[in-house]
Amino acid sequence: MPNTSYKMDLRRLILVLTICSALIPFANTFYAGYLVQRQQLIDNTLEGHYAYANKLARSTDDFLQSALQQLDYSAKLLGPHMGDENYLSQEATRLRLQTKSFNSVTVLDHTGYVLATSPDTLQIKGKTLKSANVLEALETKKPVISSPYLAITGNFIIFISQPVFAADGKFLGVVGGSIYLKQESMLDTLLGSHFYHDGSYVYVVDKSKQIIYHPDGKRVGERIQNNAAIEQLHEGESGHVPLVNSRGVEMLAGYAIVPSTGWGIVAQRPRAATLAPLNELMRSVLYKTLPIAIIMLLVIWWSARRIASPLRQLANGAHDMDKPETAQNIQSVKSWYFESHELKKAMIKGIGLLHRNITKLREDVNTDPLTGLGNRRHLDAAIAEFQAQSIPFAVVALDIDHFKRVNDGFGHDAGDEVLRLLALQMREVSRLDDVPCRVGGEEFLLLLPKAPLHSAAQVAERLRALVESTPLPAVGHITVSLGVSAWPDSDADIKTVFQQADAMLYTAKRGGRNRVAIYGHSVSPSTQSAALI
Ligand SMILES: Nc1nc2c(ncn2[C@@H]2O[C@H](COP(=O)(O)OP(=O)(O)OP(=O)(O)O)[C@@H](O)[C@H]2O)c(=O)[nH]1
Repeated sequence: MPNTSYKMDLRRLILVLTICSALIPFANTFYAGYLVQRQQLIDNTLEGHYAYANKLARSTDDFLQSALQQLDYSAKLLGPHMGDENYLSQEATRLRLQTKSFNSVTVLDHTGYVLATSPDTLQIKGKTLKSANVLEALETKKPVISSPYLAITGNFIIFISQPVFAADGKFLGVVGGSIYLKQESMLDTLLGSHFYHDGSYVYVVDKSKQIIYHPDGKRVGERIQNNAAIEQLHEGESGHVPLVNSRGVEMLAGYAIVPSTGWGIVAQRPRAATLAPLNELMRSVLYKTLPIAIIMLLVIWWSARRIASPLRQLANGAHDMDKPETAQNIQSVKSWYFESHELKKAMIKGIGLLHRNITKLREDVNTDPLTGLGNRRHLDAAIAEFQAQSIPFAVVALDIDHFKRVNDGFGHDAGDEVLRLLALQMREVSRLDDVPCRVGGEEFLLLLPKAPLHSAAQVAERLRALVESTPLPAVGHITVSLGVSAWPDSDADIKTVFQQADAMLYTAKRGGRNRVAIYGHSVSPSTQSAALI
């Protein structure tokens, strides 16, 4: 099992890296593209609306100049006929219908008395007009374009007038055309025809910030406050600005001044309407690029997994280095690129070394270093295994006779050599399954699995005879005494069986040494063990 103390394993790391490497750049590019395009769209709209407001300001100015010229032409015609009511009425009608610049035309004498109107329905003929704007025209005796005002007719109007003079230069009155601000007028033709259906519109304010034209007729006459574009117009500036209008709607506005009147023309469009196509475009880009992004994501994820796969398998192997099957598992890892191949090679080498060391350590722990036979730990393990598997076994306990003399007479090293040779002889007489052990200084035990007592006695005798008959270099002949018992033949208790073997060894020693004593058989001190079997 992988180590769970780490918060992130390779799979999660791959997932996170895949998302980071594929999605973040994609999202970043997408978002950056969106921002750039949005800014571009806003800038273009502002510029466009500014240019548009400018154009309309010029057109409006042209219209007003042309209206003044039309009135001037009429004024010149009217001069000699101011007393001819019929003529005045016909000229007023001609002016209104032919030019289509005005909603109504009025001819006044020098006191403001209405001499003629067109249309006749105005019903102000014969009345004297006293509004400030009319008085201004009469007093200045000059061409006038009035501020918007509520006329006697009940209409909210702009009055454009020219003075009428007699041939001798005497001021006779004025001829004026009215533009009705709350009804369809020339301004609609001029400004309203450019009304966009995408939310763009144009409105016009006079110098006092009062609306004189608006596509929503109800707003004409309203005074505008807290509007960045209007404030700038009031300062005499033209330009463009993003603003929030009086209804709380974000707008992109361009504005320009009509030079002859100081009116301000504002062309604007809701910011949301401007950006709507971009949002739609980005959505469409997203839908179109998303499949490729997903494919990219999967390819990166798949590649990352392929790259990580050998590493993950090697990491799992590293975790179970001590298990015997690990070497084979690591061998089967498909290390398809250089680094993983090198890692795999190093791990296989390391595991080989580790297993050899472990085996060596296990052997060392269970082996007597002098003779290479099993030690007491090895003996205990073998007994436990026999007992667990209910394998009967015989015990041969043996001890070199008068070994002290060997040591004393030939030195300790010679004694060691005797011990090593005896170990070899023990191996010689035993089978592969037998367990020869050195359990003390010169005390040895030989376990014979599945061997009945009499077979063990034969092996013991063979060993005794082999030792006795084999002269050792420098030392000469030595002999051994042996005691034999068997489990569970001799006793059901294993500990007792070993004590019996020891007791038999003691009996053999007491009986004169160089003999085998078998548990349950009497031995005479003078009799050779061979005779006992
Ligand atoms: N060279 C050597 N001698 C050892 C080793 N372990 C024990 N001995 C010696 O073995 C001898 C055992 O002597 P004793 O127990 O008196 O018995 P013995 O001389 O063999 O006489 P019996 O057993 O009565 O026949 C001692 O001299 C120990 O020093 C060892 O590892 N190497």
